[in-house]
Amino acid sequence: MLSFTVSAPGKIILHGEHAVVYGKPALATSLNLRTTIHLSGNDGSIFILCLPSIDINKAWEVTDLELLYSTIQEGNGSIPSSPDTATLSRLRQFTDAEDGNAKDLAIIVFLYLHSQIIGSRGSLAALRVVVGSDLPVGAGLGSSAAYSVSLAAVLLVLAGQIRQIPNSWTREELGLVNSWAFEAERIIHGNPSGVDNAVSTYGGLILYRKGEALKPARGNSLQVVIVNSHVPRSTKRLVEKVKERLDKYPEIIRPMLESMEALVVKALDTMQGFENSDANVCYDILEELIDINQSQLNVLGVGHLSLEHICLLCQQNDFHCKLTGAGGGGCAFVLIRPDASKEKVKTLIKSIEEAGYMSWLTSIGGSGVTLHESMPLSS
Ligand SMILES: Nc1ncnc2c1ncn2[C@@H]1O[C@H](COP(=O)(O)OP(=O)(O)O)[C@@H](O)[C@H]1O
Ligand SMILES: C[C@@](O)(CCOP(=O)(O)O)CC(=O)O
Ligand SMILES: [Mg+2]
Repeated sequence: MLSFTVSAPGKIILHGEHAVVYGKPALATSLNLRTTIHLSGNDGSIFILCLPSIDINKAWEVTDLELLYSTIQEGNGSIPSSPDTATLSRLRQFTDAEDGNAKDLAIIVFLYLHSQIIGSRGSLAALRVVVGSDLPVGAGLGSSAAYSVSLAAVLLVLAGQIRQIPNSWTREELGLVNSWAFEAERIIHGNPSGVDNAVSTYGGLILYRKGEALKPARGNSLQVVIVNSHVPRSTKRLVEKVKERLDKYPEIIRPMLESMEALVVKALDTMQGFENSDANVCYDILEELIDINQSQLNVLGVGHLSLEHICLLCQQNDFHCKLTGAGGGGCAFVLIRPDASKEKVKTLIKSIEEAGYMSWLTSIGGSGVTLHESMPLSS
């Protein structure tokens, strides 16, 4: 039996959230905030799952899991698949999951990936799985994707589907992690675009469009302040809300999605044009695009008063800000121009924090899913 630690990053979507669900491109980047999963063998017959970020600790008899898995669809670790309805309802029943409780979905995701990747027939090893995270949960920074990606990776290593050599995963191995993570995101989000799990798997700045090969994007490394409104929300619910608005007013909302696509193209163009253009002009454009995108997202119905308040505080301090992720609360980011004085940034952060929000200054980018160590365990 071995012990593994895997981590995967959260993300911010610079532009294109929600529209990406409808086949439009999104520009997204990894963050230096990560979710880390440590998996090790456990003495005896108890299987332990610790999820401290959501206050959940579970201990199951291994034989109970074996019995459960014998009654659900059979898995194949090398072929990612979605749960059938009977499997989902069996897992819900086993975990006593309440309808609509997002936290319970983390346990269902764990059981689903474990049963499918490790195998749903035969005897199981007792394990201890501990999940730590720097990311706020349910706040738009892709905590669900970082959880799904690191979980898929740790289980695929255990199953021998991907190698346990740090920094060595091939594109193919990462592809398998990404595909399983997408299945997990489906359970949590309902109808994910796949952008969050892709950024968390591959890291860096990417241009993502559903169904197309991933395009790593070249761009100036930007500095941002992330602001957490602390207003809880669920991505699943907000994605459903946009769908409802699109179905109700297709002639109004469809052109908005087209306009959001054009904005992503312009933002990428601007970020890639820094070398040959006046940086001030580029930053002016990026700031305007942030303002426009924020208004577009309000039209989709995913704004929130707290987010408007944060944008206003930024405007009063001569900065530009938009929500990131699903919206409805959660986080926003503020673009920090390189010529902004430390004093000016300090004043901004002070006014945000005095208003009761949390903020942190960070540069974007950073590595995707990573295997940290693998050491033999005494059995
Ligand atoms: N560290 C974690 N441990 C366990 N579950 C997690 C963790 N991070 C995220 N999740 C799962 O993801 C859900 C939040 O996902 P979502 O609404 O998409 O918000 P986010 O914007 O943070 O991805 C949680 O309710 C939980 O089910
Ligand atoms: C709103 C959306 O574009 C991003 C959601 O991100 P998050 O779960 O709020 O971090 C949905 C998606 O792309 O699947
Ligand atoms: Mg999510």
